[in-house]
Amino acid sequence: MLTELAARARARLDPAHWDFFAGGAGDERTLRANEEAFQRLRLLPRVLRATGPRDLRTTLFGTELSAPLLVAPTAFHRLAHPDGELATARGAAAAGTVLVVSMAATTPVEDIAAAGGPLWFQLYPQPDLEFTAAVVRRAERAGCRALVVTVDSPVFGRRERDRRNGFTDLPAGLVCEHLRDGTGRVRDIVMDADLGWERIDWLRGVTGLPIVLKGLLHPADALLAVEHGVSAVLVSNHGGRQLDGAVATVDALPAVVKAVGGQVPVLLDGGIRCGADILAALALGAGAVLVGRPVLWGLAAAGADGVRQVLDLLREDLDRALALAGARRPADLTGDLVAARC
Ligand SMILES: Cc1cc2nc3c(=O)[nH]c(=O)nc-3n(C[C@H](O)[C@H](O)[C@H](O)COP(=O)(O)O)c2cc1C
Ligand SMILES: CCCCCCC(=O)C(=O)O
Repeated sequence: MLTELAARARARLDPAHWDFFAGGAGDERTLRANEEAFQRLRLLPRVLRATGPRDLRTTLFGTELSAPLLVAPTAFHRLAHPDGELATARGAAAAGTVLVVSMAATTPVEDIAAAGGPLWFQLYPQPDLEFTAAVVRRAERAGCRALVVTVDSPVFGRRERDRRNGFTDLPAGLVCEHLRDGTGRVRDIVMDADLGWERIDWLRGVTGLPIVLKGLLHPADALLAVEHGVSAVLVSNHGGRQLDGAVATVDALPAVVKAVGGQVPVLLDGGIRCGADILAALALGAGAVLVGRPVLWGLAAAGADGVRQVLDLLREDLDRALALAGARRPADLTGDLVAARC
């Protein structure tokens, strides 16, 4: 079903835009590794113990989600569908989950908020602190419930497909709406190589929103993140779009979970394509997962309905996988259910 939606998306999209969404950095080793790592896992289900109704609901920062599944921040939704991020927000709301709005969204967060579903906001901290603080205040005023700070992008990953296609700019009429300054001018986004831990401390002073640090893979960084007072860490390699050769996220997860030791939730994204992938991530200690590309395929194929279809499908597939593994709730999932890697 997801494969079919991806094919429909591909048929609808300009090939250069398909490549932007589907592609990764370098030789795309990490892009492939994310999915392959899940495919290598084998589950060891329990039987005769998960009687009674199942319940996938999960609460994060006071927001109840229909399942431990959120929409990862991705750029430029109006390249995928004319309704862009509005459609994504409607689909996510209908599926009962959070959309993480990208700093590189092509729709203003105030308009996205009108869809009514819960939102978090993803930030690329900019060297201009005043501008960064203004973007954070915008997200707060629009009702975003958490700030996801992306820290895996001191420089932009080398995207060979985009270079080949000459894809450097958005088409006329589309801009990154959160890069407008007070005068209406749209700034260039800066991937800031000077971003350090002191900026996370500074951000904690700027906002009372929970901060989720996105783009960690090393357990030592996860521990530092906790020491710097973040509210959650998101194990991510940016869907294989930054450091090609970086470890697959599900392979990095257990050491991060161990280092964090339950002090804050550990989230994961990268390569989630079915319920068994979500189940494995939860069993290995993730509190919830985020999906990027599958949502883009739903959006490109069928707008808000397509986004909802993808999220419903993943939730239903997780529900089935839970039953088959002998669990009723995400909290029942434990590491012993992941038997081996082949
Ligand atoms: C087309 C595209 C655009 C993305 N844009 C952003 C972004 O603006 N900010 C960000 O933090 N991550 C961005 N990401 C990374 C995603 O948030 C997420 O880490 C990744 O897509 C997860 O992998 P998956 O696509 O295999 O689910 C983007 C990913 C894709 C595929
Ligand atoms: C010029 C805007 C750059 C947006 C970056 C989006 C992103 O994170 C990605 O992976 O692509």
